[in-house]
Amino acid sequence: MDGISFIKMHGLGNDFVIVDGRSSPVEINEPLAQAIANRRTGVGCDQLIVLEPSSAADAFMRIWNPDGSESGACGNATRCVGALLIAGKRRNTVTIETLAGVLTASTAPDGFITVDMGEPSLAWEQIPLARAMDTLHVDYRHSSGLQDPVAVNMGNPHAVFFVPDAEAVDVEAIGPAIETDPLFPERTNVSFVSRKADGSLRLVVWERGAGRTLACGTASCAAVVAATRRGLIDRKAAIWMDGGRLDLEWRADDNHVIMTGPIAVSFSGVIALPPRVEAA
Ligand SMILES: N[C@H](CCC[C@H](N)C(=O)O)C(=O)O
Repeated sequence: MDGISFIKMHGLGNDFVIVDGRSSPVEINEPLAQAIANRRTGVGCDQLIVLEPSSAADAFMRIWNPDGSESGACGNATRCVGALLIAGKRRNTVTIETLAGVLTASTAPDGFITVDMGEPSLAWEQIPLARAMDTLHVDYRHSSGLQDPVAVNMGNPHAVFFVPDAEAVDVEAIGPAIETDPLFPERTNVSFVSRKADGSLRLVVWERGAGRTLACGTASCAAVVAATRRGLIDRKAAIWMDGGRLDLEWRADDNHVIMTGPIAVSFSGVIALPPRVEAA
């Protein structure tokens, strides 16, 4: 039986099927990505991650959403892949190339992994938005009354709404309309953020091409950038999501966003491929 070997990992419940195609290429297309990510008939995951050879880093990481679309960035998966490469290369720091550039992952205390997610992109055409506007106050209002998000690109587009209580937002009802609004030509990930009494941030996320997830690394990066730009925090914050906490810093000296948090291995296996049926 032909099959594709994989390892299942997650970062705070944001889960991934990871396939290592560095030594022998693994051909993935949109329908196969959808099939693998399907939680009823496939292995099930928030993103399918395929490692490929890279001339610029220890590996190239290709990111597929369950709807078959590709993403330029995936923070929690970058931590998981970083842990795999660190173990495999017996180094404390590794590099991972993505569509959005080369990222660095390194070991942190308590078995956590730190990823340098690079610089945010803040200009309207970098998000991208459909027309010129100030990304600190995006000209958008949902029928629910939610409005005035901050737009940030971390290798993928994010719309960050600041609300009184992130846990009170009906994410499933509101997320899809914002994700697919024509203002976002490449669609967008959607975050709802509120400040907690201790100064940390509570984040609930509706992911582009994936829906509500337990955690989202790039959304956490976008939240710390957006909250700093709005004067709500001063570049550093703990971000609490449904699946747990990430520690974020938008460094002033080099403008890079640094994310630290846990990773976990769930299981490994083989994805069976349908038998080749030759037409009679
Ligand atoms: N879960 C990922 C984000 C996936 C982003 C993807 N939904 C898209 O941009 O299309 C993370 O930890 O950053």
